[in-house]
Amino acid sequence: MDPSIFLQYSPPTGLPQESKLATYMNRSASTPTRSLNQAMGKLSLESSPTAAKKVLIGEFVPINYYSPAPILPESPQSSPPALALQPVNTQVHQENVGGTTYFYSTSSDSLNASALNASGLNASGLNASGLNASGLNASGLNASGLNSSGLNASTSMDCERLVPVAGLAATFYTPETIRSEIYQRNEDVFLQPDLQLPETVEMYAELTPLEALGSHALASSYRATHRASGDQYALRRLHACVAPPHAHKRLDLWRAVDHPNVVRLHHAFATKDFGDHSLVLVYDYHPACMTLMSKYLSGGAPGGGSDANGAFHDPFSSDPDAPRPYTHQKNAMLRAVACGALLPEAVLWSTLVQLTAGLRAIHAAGLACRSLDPTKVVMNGCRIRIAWCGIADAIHTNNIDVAQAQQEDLTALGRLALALACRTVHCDNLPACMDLVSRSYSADLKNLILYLLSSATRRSVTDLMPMIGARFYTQVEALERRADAFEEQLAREIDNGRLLRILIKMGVVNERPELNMDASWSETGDRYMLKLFRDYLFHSVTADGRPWLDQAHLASALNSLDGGSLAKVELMSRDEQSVLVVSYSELKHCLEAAFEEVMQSAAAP
Ligand SMILES: Nc1ncnc2c1ncn2[C@@H]1O[C@H](COP(=O)(O)OP(=O)(O)OP(=O)(O)O)[C@@H](O)[C@H]1O
Repeated sequence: MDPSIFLQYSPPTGLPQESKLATYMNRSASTPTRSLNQAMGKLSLESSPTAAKKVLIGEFVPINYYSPAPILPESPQSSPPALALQPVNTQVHQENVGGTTYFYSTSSDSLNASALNASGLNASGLNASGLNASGLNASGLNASGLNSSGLNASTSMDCERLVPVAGLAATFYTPETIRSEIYQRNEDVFLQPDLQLPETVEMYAELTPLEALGSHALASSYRATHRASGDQYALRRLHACVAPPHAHKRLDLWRAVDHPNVVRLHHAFATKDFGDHSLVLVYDYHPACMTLMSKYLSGGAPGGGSDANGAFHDPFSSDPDAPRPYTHQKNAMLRAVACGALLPEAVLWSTLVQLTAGLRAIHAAGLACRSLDPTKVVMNGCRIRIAWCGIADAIHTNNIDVAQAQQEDLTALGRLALALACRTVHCDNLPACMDLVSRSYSADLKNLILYLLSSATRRSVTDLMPMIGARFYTQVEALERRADAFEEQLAREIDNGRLLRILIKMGVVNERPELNMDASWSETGDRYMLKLFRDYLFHSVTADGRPWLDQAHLASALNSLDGGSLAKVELMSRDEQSVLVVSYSELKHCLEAAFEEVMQSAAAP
């Protein structure tokens, strides 16, 4: 909007004193008009209901990762009749309709804006480049007029096109499933360093034990913070351990293994900081990890009740407090089938695909895992990783036969698969376990486990690929869906910081009790427009006086303000005696100028 229209405009006669419009009309600052493209480029909005399609991702198999809020029909309250477009004048003028005074400001910019509207950019100033038009419409900001009842003014002006749509507010927020997954990881922040531990160990501080049950004599695990970078790492301390002379060569090989299904080793060092000769291996830290043991097998056998993690109590557990077996292992497994305790086959395949991928990388590097068991495989979210790799190479002096160790890895993988399939670590009764597998799962899974457990033939991890077959694609598809859902959320959230900044500016300026000893500062001049805009945003009411709330409307208006859109908005004074029609571009200028004033005042000595 051309600012000159306000400069040439003299305060109208008959302007209600209490409206304080005069102070705004008298302001001397000019309103810089940003190029539309520049403004549009900065805009964004939550995705549309059409974009809020069903996203199918999940922990292992495609599931409904989140359900978008149902799109409800527009409520009569939030669906105003479309307002007719008015011909655009090139002069400011004042009009009194039914006791309400309207102030029109029109200019060539207005014409441009109308032209843009006509060419597909809607009047909210949010176009496909930043927010996409469908997003706006979807968010309830479509081509209808401003809700006159919502603003308690009967008007037929072409202001902005905001139609709140009930039920869409939920699409503005991160789905609960994603939120809780992220929160769960962030909860690790609350782990407290153990004050009994050394304050620093080499370059690491804030040592926090990772084991729930406390460490034992042989090894301990900690989360630690690197003192220089602030990054977190998982430390595995091997008590009273001195690395053999050539261990570092094999550890260097381990350091080179960089795979999404293997927890990466960074380096190892010897230290006396714990009061003994300890060897510490430093790994990537992955928040909110659980071992496969604690997730699926803790307590071990199926047939018992599930704990909070979904694990089942083992009636054969050596723990004297564990529920006792009612008959024998086979019956326990059969009962597990009956009560639905077995894991879905898709979960087993997902785990196997990830573990074979990690194992393949390890074997390809000329290494062997040598510790593949449920307590050394960790998972967070849908990701499975082989943890604490290289420890066997760090402590064993003897030259190991890598090929033989790799064969043992495959056998260990077979045992792990069998344990997960039967939901017990006690799989000594192989015929009974395989019987359960063949009756509960596909022949492919049974054959894979048999292949892994058959030590008669020389096996290779690469031979597993044909056995996994098309299930590999299922895993890839699930991961891609998950990635899509996260990307979609990221796109939605990426501009939240921008909206927060503009809200902060409004909060600093609106209702400020005084500035530089001026008690009326926030009520006069440019600030008065901002006050009316704040009312328009947050305090609009319906015709019968109820609050009119529409978050799509709020987001759109804030985006328009931030982008300095040329679209217009009508602001009504609190006494309802006057209405001012003003562009977001002008409001933005008001906000910037007022905030700058506060900043300068704050910086003054
Ligand atoms: N890289 C990692 N990042 C984050 N947490 C991890 C990592 N590796 C393991 N953990 C977690 O640390 C905890 C302790 O692991 P650890 O292997 O010490 O368990 P444990 O059952 O006590 O085994 P052990 O008896 O061999 O010490 C587990 O909950 C595991 O999920």
